[in-house]
Amino acid sequence: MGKRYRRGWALRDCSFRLPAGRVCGLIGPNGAGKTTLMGLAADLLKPTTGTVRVFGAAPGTAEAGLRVAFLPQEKPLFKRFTVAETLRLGRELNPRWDQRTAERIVRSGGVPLDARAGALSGGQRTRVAFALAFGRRPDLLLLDEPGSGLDPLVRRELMSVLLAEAAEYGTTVLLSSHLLADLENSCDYLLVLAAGGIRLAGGVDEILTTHTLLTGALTGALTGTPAGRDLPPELARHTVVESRVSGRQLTALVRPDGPVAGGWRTDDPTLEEILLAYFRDSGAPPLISPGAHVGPRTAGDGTAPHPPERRVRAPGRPGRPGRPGRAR
Ligand SMILES: Nc1ncnc2c1ncn2[C@@H]1O[C@H](COP(=O)(O)OP(=O)(O)OP(=O)(O)O)[C@@H](O)[C@H]1O
Repeated sequence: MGKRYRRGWALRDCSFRLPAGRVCGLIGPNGAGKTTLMGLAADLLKPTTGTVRVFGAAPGTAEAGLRVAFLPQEKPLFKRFTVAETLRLGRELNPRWDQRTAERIVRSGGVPLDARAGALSGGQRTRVAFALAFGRRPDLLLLDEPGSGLDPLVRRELMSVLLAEAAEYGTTVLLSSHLLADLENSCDYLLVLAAGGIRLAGGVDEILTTHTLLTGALTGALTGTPAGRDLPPELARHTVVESRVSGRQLTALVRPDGPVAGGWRTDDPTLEEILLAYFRDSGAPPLISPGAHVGPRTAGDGTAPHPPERRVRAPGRPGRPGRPGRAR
């Protein structure tokens, strides 16, 4: 799928699948195409090439319209409406409306129901916009930088609301943010967009276990790689995502293809180290995990509408099952 604006391509050859039931973080540099991607899924934009499907339906169809809610960056609300009137409008426009959930989200932040939307603070407006989005009881919730402009406490609280609601209803969430810590604490799936293409797509645990950080002294001759970097020959069989030489010391983030020969020290990279490496678009081949590949669905690939095993992580408790702690 691709999207071209007048000045050029925003997304190109962008093929991936987001498995249902995941809370997915969408990251990428400014202008990478994150908002465009969400606009396509929300039917605000049409792809220039290829197709977009939401639970198998085209975004413009009535079915997809009922199942998708989009919370844009600017959190548009009618300024003259009170909070109660805003929720009433939500109820009248949406057959799946859940008044209890919407009111719970508003009340938990102490937002007065009789206050006009135009008189709310940025955080309160975001909370009402969250309530409107969740009140629709969507199966897919698209959130474009939901935490921007919020203080850390409100941001954390709203992320907890988001995770609790998503876990309770099995909502699939696609959430863009520039705050890697927020994503690390709340998402169990990640998409990295850079230069209009997918660089990384997969489950957080899978992404962590696929990468290793190597450090060591350079002793022998170096070999040129297709990406133009000079590396020790024993690393040639592995996928080197990014490497840095400082004096005679090499540090490389790799996707090892089997055991790494030589006296390299191996450490577990942090999620942030991995994401930033893909973010910088180092020229390494993208990593699209099998569950994110576009193709026919297969039993057990995690793409069923409500997978039996929910993997939403509790806020503030990132885990790394199956791997020992970092060595340094
Ligand atoms: N309405 C538009 N008309 C023309 N070009 C656009 C339009 N919207 C976005 N673009 C261009 O498409 C590219 C992707 O923009 P997009 O807003 O999707 O990126 P983003 O990843 O959301 O960026 P940011 O992190 O800054 O919000 C950019 O080069 C941008 O200039």
